[in-house]
Amino acid sequence: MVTEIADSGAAGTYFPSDYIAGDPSAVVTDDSCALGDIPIIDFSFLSNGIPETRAEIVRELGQACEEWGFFTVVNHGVTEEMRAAMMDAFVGFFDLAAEEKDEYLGRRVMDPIRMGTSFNSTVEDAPYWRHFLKIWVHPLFHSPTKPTVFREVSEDYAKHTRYLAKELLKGILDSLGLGEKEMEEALDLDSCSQVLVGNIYPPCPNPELTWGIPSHSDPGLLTVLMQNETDGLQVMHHGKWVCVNALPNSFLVNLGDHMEIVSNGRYKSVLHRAKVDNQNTRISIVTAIGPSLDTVVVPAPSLLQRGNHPAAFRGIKYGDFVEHQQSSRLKEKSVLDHLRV
Ligand SMILES: O=C(O)CCC(=O)C(=O)O
Ligand SMILES: [Fe+2]
Repeated sequence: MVTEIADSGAAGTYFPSDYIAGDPSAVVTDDSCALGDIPIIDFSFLSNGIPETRAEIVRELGQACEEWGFFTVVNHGVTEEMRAAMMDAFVGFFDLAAEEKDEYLGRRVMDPIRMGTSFNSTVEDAPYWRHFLKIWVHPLFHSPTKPTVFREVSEDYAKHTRYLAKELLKGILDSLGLGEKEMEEALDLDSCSQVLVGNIYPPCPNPELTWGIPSHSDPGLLTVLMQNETDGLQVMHHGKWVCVNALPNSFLVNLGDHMEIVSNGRYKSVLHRAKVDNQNTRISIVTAIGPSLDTVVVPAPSLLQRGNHPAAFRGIKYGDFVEHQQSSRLKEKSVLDHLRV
């Protein structure tokens, strides 16, 4: 069972039972997190081919991106069965005996399959309460060999969530007034990169002393998240942390740093973090879409021309951005901040 992870150190590293946060910013000092009125996007209206309803959803998407950088997606077309199968496959992986999965432990940050504890334990004073398995699934598809169902399930799940994310991205770029040609030139979505991450946050005896994952933004364009029944995600909204209670069978979507770059700062990546629970194991499955690793994303030229705005960001190869983010301590928007002009 995954709940045994805290005791067994099943992902390869033991958590200290007398956990003391080595990073003072890890301590949960402000837990007064309100429940937010998070925008809800009905995906079926974006993809049903009726221009009027699509235009309405594009407007709603634009508003959600401008106001929150975060929204819930319902009627997304990914079946309950597929979601459950993906959840089971990750749990099956974490439940493997150490010798069946430890080959993925402690690999280099850009390796196609990497398992670990915390975020990047080589640069942290104290671990965050999280085990993860991170897999690059597009343009090249990778999968652990065990459990045997993992390959088929993850290929299917990656394909469906990639379609969902790309359609949402097109809607979002549409809301900025970018035409299809400019979108293609800017982001080359056919060769987009996609990672699939399974996060397991075992019950923590002192949830006030650490985070599952601390405040950060994601590097890519768009992140699509599903979770088990245990909430814990918080997002920053107008300077305050908001607790996210996920609707059943929904996806939670957040904008990443490269959306902030391509939109020249109009749609900001959202800071988020995950709390741990002292009773329940939380599982989240994240799939993040970015440009291809060779692409250098810059603010869209038509946005600069239209508003006569100077570019707010320099470009950098996406692969270099991700490598830098994964090799550093996870701290808010520190990597994106380097690119501000
Ligand atoms: O588990 C969560 O809710 C958030 C995970 C996350 O932010 C990430 O993997 O980047
Ligand atoms: Fe994240």
